Amino acid sequence: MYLHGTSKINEAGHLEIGGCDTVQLKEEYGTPLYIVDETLVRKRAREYMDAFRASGLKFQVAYASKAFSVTAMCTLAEQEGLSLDVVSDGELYTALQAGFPTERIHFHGNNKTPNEIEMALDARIGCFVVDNLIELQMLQAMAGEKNQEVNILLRVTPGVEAHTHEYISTGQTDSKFGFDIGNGAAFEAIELAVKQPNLKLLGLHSHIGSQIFEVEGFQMAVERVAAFAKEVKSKLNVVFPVVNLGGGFGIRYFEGDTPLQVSQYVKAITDGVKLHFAGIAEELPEIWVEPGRSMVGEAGTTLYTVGAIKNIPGVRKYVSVDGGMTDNPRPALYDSKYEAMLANRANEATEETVSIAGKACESGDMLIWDLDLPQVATGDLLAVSCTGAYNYSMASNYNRIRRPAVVFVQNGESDLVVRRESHEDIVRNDIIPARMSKQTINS
Ligand SMILES: Cc1ncc(COP(=O)(O)O)c(C=O)c1O
Ligand SMILES: N[C@@H](CCCC[NH3+])C(=O)O
Repeated sequence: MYLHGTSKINEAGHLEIGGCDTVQLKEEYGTPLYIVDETLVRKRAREYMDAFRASGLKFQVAYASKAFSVTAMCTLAEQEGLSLDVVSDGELYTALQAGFPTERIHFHGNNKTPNEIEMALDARIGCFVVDNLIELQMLQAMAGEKNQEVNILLRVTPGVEAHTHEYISTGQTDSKFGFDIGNGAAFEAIELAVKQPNLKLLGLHSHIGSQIFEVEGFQMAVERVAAFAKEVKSKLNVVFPVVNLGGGFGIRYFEGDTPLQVSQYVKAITDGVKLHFAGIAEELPEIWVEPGRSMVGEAGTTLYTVGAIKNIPGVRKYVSVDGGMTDNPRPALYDSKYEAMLANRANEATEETVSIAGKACESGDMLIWDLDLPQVATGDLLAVSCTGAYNYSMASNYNRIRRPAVVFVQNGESDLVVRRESHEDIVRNDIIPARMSKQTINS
């Protein structure tokens, strides 16, 4: 398993993260356990901030909290000077609970409900990324009623789509997100948006995909968005002070994944903006980006305890752990590949090939197929790396399995940032209707 950030193997032969021995973390917090290498998250945040500072342009780095939204993470983001991208009332509530500066919150989503818009208006968030005309009208009406002026970006589809390793140019009419530039929808939306008395159109937003390993897609997107901004300037005399290029910067989950340095992605974007936006307005636009996965993904490790082991001679050995698709649905959903090691015997040579199964009642609940490990025994600790993004945030209670705890580790200290769910949590919202308690089988 590749050792990210502060992960290392200590003298006891145990995996250590943030100076904390994972065997001790298990003793203290139990398993499954999400462990977040706080030092690595802060390092990534600083890499983004430093790379943008080096460009000399104005910018905001909005952490896409969908990747991992908990109050401690919002606080960390604030401390590092990041802005925050939220896509639901739940993510917004989390940010508000953390006391995140509301003017640095950007609200996304293709179907914001009236309640969500109300909540965000009342919180005076910094910007709405408007996705469609229904939202535009609703936002104007609600902002008008409250007599507020609201900043908006319009989400456009620039006709560039990243399929992880390659880019395709598409009309992109077939997307649930945003206004298509190619078919004229984006232009019409701008014409309408600039007429809204309570909405202030700051600019355009584009997001081309996720887990991207090259700069070409971002360069193409900047070029197309700039060409469109130029058209808007010449036809409507509207200029945009902001351009948002979304997230999607890749990370290393598995050997063969070849992400670039944060600074390389940022340089491609800032250079692209300098090149293509030059002369459209007096000043170059402020650049916003929305990294999620790359901020937290590599910093996360999930610790499991090995339970049942089933060997099918000549077929395979299933090693079951005390979590699975409920804490990491990505292998089941996307066929995602992960690396893992025995955290309590991290120095030992590999001896067998096993497949790691989760505990949910679902044949598809497999975390890793064909993993080389030392001879595994019940009670061993399995660490799966790179689980910081879209794991906790996509976890479920399927089979009424309780969601794990999350700890932040750094400099030999561990802090619980999310408690393990309790049995009470599992039934907290359940209600037995009063009429049922009166009924007997015979009545
Ligand atoms: C609009 C938008 N911004 C940002 C992100 C974050 O993407 P990533 O986690 O790949 O950086 C996403 C998710 O793909 C997104 O849809
Ligand atoms: N949830 C996805 C990424 C979705 C990105 C959000 N637009 C993943 O785990 O990779």
